[in-house]
Amino acid sequence: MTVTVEAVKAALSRLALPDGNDPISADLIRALNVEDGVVRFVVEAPSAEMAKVMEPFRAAAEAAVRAVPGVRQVSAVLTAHAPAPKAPSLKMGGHMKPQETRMNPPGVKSIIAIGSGKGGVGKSTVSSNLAVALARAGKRVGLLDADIHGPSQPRMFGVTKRPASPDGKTIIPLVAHGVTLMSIGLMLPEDKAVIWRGPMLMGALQQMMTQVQWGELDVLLIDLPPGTGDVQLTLGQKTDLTGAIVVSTPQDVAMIDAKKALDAFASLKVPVLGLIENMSMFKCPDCGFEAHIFGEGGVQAEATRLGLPLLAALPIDLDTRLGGDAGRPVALGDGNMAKAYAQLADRMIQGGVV
Ligand SMILES: Nc1ncnc2c1ncn2[C@@H]1O[C@H](COP(=O)(O)OP(=O)(O)OP(=O)(O)O)[C@@H](O)[C@H]1O
Repeated sequence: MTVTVEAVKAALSRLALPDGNDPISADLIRALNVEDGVVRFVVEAPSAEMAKVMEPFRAAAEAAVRAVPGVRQVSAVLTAHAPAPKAPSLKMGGHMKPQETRMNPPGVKSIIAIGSGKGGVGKSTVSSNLAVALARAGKRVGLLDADIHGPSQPRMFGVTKRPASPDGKTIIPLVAHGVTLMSIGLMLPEDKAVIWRGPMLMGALQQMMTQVQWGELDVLLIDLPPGTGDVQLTLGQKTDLTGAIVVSTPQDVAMIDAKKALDAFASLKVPVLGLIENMSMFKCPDCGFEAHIFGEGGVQAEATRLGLPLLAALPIDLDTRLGGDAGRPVALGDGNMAKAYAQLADRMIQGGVV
């Protein structure tokens, strides 16, 4: 039985809040997502104080949705309608300022967005390593971690310092491994889940693009959140993107989502520069046997179908994972993966996009 958003909303609207209202009309339910019987949503408490006493309500909401026929799994997260998190005397988030709706950072020659349909396919890993490889090739590289809900670049670059803001307006980015780096994750405690509403998120993105002192850059890479949400839409509409790269694993489910990301870029008229297949296979370090753990050929087939280049096929590699966790991207070294990323960087430079 197919579960619909309406059925879930109807179940939630039968719950009563202490003031007699129901959570749907009181607008407490956010980010409601229903997919194959799996329901996820956020209960947004009006204040941090209220959030402390709303756990029983969250549990009741979860139970009510679990009782909807066809629901297999429910996950409800309780969050407070947080005030805009404070950067060093800077107010992050907030609505976009209409007078400044273009978001092109001055002094940046090329802006390339790196997206994926599905989470966890290695988009951030590819972005960090490509940034390092381009920097090693002599390019002036910036990397913006726009994955506001799951920023990982600070960890991948081993930076924990907060960016300074001497005048409370501009933000001085950090530099790590030759890359100028900015992430919303650098402005917030690492363990803080950021659940922002669309307009606040867009305000933060605008600040990241226009208030960060990126300086003169040959290329700014943007590590997008997975999927096709507000960030992609805003960047596609308000930034002159040179192009986008889509990362996918060969797995069918990843490729199905990657196609959606490709469609979204097409409808935003953002040129797709190519696809990158990550975790394409695993080569046994002892016997050399190649196992296609996530399947084979799917990304290449899609690239061919769309007439796009497959820019790289990167294997599952232990050093890649260890380097990411240790804050030293594998592209800094001189092993096979560093060579693969150097080739990718070179291909982009030869192609004239950087
Ligand atoms: N080629 C690879 N070989 C081994 N491990 C990898 C590889 N690529 C990525 N990983 C590991 O997979 C995990 C997920 O990667 P990553 O965070 O880059 O994915 P993502 O698509 O950016 O995810 P998110 O949706 O959270 O943004 C990380 O632990 C990373 O180190």
